[in-house]
Formats: sequence, C-alpha cells, structure tokens
Amino acid sequence: MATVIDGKAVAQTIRSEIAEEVRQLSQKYGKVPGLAVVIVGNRKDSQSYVGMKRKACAELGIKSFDVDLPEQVSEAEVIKQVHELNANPDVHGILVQLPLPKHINEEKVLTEISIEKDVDGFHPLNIGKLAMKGRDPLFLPCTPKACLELLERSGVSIKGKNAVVVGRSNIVGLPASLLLLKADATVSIVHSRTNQPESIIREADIVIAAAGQPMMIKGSWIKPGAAVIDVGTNAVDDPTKKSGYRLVGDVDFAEASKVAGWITPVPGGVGPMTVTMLLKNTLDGAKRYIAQNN
Ligand SMILES: Nc1nc(=O)c2c([nH]1)NC[C@@H]1CN(c3ccc(C(=O)N[C@@H](CCC(=O)O)C(=O)O)cc3)C=[N+]21
Repeated sequence: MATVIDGKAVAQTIRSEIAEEVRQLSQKYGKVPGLAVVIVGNRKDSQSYVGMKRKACAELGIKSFDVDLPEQVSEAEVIKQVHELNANPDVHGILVQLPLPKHINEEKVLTEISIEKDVDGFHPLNIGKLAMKGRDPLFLPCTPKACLELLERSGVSIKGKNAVVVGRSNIVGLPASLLLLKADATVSIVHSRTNQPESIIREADIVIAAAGQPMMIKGSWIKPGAAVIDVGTNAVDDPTKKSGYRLVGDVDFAEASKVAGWITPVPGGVGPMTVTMLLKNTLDGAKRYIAQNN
C-alpha cells in the first residue's frame, strides 16, 4: 500500500512558517506582503478558488487587494487594472485568475504583469527562463512547485528518475515538466495525441497527472513503488453529497494506491499546496521588494 501524502498537513506547516515571516517583516519594516487577486466574470469554480486564496491571505497576515470585474469588461480595462497594480508599492504579487472570458486574450494580459510581481509565474519571460538551462525565473508556477515540494518533503529523489507528466497545459503540465528537467529527471510528456500512454506511464518512477480527465489513470498503469502526484480536480456528480458533486483526481486512487509507493489524494493533496506556494511567492516578492527599497 502506498504512503498517502497529506498535502493539507504539509501546507499547514508551511503556512505557519510563512505567517511567522510575515510577522517579522511587519515588525522590522512596518510592511506586510500584498497580493492582488483579479477575477473577471462569475464562474463558480473561479470564485471558489479566489475565495480560498483571499481567505488564506487573511489567515497569514498578507494583505489582499480584490479586483472583481464583470464578465463583459474590455481587455483594455483589465490591462489598465494590471498597470495600476504594477504601480502600487503595497502590491507585491498579482494573480489574474484563469480562464479569462473568450473575448480577452490571456497571453496579452499576462504579459502586462510586471515580472517582479508575477507570483503565478505565467509571464512568458518567467516561463522562458524556466525553460532555459542555467537560468532561473523570479517566480516558479505554484502548482508545479507544489508537486516538487511534496515529492521532496516525502523523501522522493528526482535526479536520474523517469518522470512522466500527463498533460501539457501552460499552467501545469508544461511548467511541471520543465521543473522536473531542471531537477535532473528524465522527462516524458504524455498528452491527448500520445499513442498508448499507459505503456509510457508504466515506466515512470514519478507520475504527475494533470490531464483534467477524471480517474483516467488506472492502477495497472502504475509501476510498483512509483510516486504519483495527482493534480486533477474534477467535479463529478454525486447525489449522496449535499453539494450534488464530489472532487476526484485524474488517477483512480482506489486502484493506484495499492500499487504506488506514494500517492496524493484529491482533495487534500496538491490543491492546498498550490495556494500555499502562491502565498510563499508573495512573501518572496515582498522580501525582494523590501531588500531593493531599504
Ligand atoms: N491564475 C491562476 N492561478 C492558479 O493557480 C489557478 C488558476 N488561475 N485557475 C484555476 C486553477 C485551479 N487552482 C486550484 C487551486 C487550489 C485548489 C484546492 O485547494 N483544492 C482543494 C479542494 C477545494 C474544494 O474542496 O473545492 C483540494 O484539492 O483539497 C484547487 C485548484 C488554481 N488555479
């Protein structure tokens, strides 16, 4: 049976460390880290994620700046808001919740975020640096960073291992594979056009599942003893729940946990760590700002 990695517990430990550092910054410099969270429209899932982020800020003493824009807002207006946040000295991190409505070009908006405040690590310059050998971005994307942090804290070494990333999205799959490569893994990326993904996944010492397909990865696809990090957050109908749904990952947990060496649950795995890495990036951004302006 696999060791189940308790992302919630690890996240809690790191959050107390962050809260302590926030207290020290505030005492020493009279400044607290500030995170701006921009949300456009009223998608249920986005509102729930944004709510979690703002709540976590409040718990840690990080000041959150809320920018809530209507669905129909123009791209120019979103960019104007980003520019104002870029210029605000109390804001050390800017997050524009994705996805944006179809009429707004995401890349254009993300490119306008000051790279010094790009706590999501989604600015093309930060991603470019992530992709280059010997270069380091100012911020690492939160979910990939969360995955590696969970591996590290579970004692799973990455160097020289076969790592397979399932999914190639800009926000998880691609940066996760770049981060694994930087950590000296041998990396394969499996995606919707891959022939026989299971035969590639079976070779993996480390699997990062980020395909957005509920329970697509079966127990028989997992190499015995592998470390399985499940990024999937899929809502599936469940009439026995008050909400009418429950969250499942991209991995069939019941099956895979019998074969794997380590596995993360959904919920309570990568999710809480993603939010924690955002808070950590915001703290780091504030520390960098204070170091440069004192
Ligand atoms: N600019 C941007 N940055 C993001 O980081 C970003 C984004 N856009 N768009 C959407 C995705 C999704 N995402 C999650 C964060 C936390 C949980 C999380 O904490 N999940 C809990 C479950 C929460 C529940 O019960 O609903 C868990 O897994 O335990 C999940 C998903 C961040 N994203």
